[in-house]
Amino acid sequence: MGDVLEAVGLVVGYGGTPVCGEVNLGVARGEVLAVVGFNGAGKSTVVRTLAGRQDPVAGDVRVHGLPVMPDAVMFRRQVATVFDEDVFFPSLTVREHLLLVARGHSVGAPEEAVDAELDYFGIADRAHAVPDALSSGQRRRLLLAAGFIRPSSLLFLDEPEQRLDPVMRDALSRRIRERADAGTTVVVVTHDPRLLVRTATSCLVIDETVTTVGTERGAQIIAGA
Ligand SMILES: Nc1ncnc2c1ncn2[C@@H]1O[C@H](COP(=O)(O)OP(=O)(O)OP(=O)(O)O)[C@@H](O)[C@H]1O
Repeated sequence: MGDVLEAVGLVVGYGGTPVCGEVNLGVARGEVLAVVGFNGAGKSTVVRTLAGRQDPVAGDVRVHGLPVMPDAVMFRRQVATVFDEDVFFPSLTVREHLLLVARGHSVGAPEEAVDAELDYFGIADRAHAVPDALSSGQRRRLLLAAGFIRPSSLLFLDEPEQRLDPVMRDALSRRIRERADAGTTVVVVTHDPRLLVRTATSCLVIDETVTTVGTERGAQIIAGA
């Protein structure tokens, strides 16, 4: 069976100017690829391009063997993203947001799925609050819950540990592993060595030359070693 996500000769950047070296990768079903590098190295640009949020400068990205088609129903059903963006409906509560995502993605027993997700991300006591009334960490938990409540075969997470306390980071690591063990392919940008070691199966280092390393080495790179 082919890779879920493939990039060949991929160059990413802005205005035709690359931000990092050429990316070549293949990520199979159930693998977790961590993406690491220093601030400004190009990690977010790489994952945004892999997820079809921006066009490549050059090269090719394939998801399930097909070109990236971000507007296509099939692509949106398969590919979930949790990026660094607070996108909410200001008048919908936490619970209503999650119900909307669950129903939009035809999740069976959506009410129960929402209850489980609220519990998992520790926001059950804020279920009836609107986004404006949440703390920044709670807003982050809501975005993550929305990313995890829906099915996906490919999940992109950009620094999901941001604004989370250590207990929640550990819960998130377990959640990522659970999804991967169930067959979802995960690409996770992270600055957290613990999250990387607990979740990843391999690691992409973004720099002038992009390399693939093992997870222990990836954690050392994050730690500056
Ligand atoms: N919209 C944009 N237009 C032009 N340049 C951009 C844009 N967004 C990011 N950049 C630049 O592209 C480079 C890579 O940015 P990117 O956000 O991908 O880095 P990163 O590795 O994710 O960084 P961090 O660890 O700080 O999140 C940086 O030099 C950044 O200033």
